[in-house]
Amino acid sequence: MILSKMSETGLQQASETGTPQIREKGRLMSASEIDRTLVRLAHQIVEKHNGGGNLGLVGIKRRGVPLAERIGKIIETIEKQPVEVGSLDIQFYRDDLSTSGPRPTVTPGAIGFDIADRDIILLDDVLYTGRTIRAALDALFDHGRPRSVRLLVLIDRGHRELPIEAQFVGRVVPTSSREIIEVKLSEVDGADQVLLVERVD
Ligand SMILES: O=P(O)(O)OC[C@H]1O[C@H](OP(=O)(O)OP(=O)(O)O)[C@H](O)[C@@H]1O
Ligand SMILES: O=c1cc[nH]c(=O)[nH]1
Repeated sequence: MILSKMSETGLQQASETGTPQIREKGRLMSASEIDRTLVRLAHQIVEKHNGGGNLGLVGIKRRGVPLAERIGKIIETIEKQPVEVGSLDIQFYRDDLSTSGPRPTVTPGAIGFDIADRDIILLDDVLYTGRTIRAALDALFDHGRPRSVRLLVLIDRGHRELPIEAQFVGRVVPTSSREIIEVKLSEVDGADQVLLVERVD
C-alpha cells in the first residue's frame, strides 16, 4: 500500500496532487513485541504439526517472505531440524487485474521447494479483505498439491470479503475502514514496527 505521510500544513497541497494522505494514530507493536509474537506463533505451528517434519513455510511477497524466514529459523531452533521456506509472488493472480489477457506462465520451482504432499503454512503481514490470500491459493495450487494449507498473519484487521480465516494470528486489531495497518519489517523497511494510520482524504 503506497501512501505518503504529510504534516497538517501539507495536506491541502498534497490532496491537490491526488496522493492519498495518512495521519499516524499510534504504534500497535514494537520490534520486541513482533519478536515475541513470532516466537509464540512458531511454537503454535510446531504444536499443531507434531514437530513440523512435513512442514513448508511459504511467504507471500513482500512482507510475508521475511516473516516466513524468521519463523522458519525459530522452528529450526525449537525442533533442531531445518524447515523448508519459500516465497510466492501473487501479482499475476490478483483479481483487480484485467482477465482478458493470457494466463501468466508459472515458473516451476519459483516457490523454492516442492510443495507436493507437504503441510503448507502461507504467511502474510496483514489479513484484510482476504483477496490476497485467495490469489495466493490460486498461485500455490499451480505449483502442486499440498497435503494441507494453513494461514498465518501477523495482523488480522477484519473486513473480510471472502470466506478466508487465518489459523495462526499474531494480533487481532479491530479497525474502521478509514484505518490502515502498516507493518514495517527491517528486511523491507529498515526497521520493525506495526503502525495504525488513518486516511485523511
Ligand atoms: O486481505 P487483503 O485485502 O488482500 O489485504 C492484505 C494485503 O494487503 C497488503 O498488501 P498490498 O497489496 O498493500 O501490497 P504491499 O504488501 O506491497 O504493501 C498486505 O501485505 C497484504 O498482502
Ligand atoms: O490495512 C491494511 C489493509 C491491507 N493491507 C495492509 O497492509 N494494511
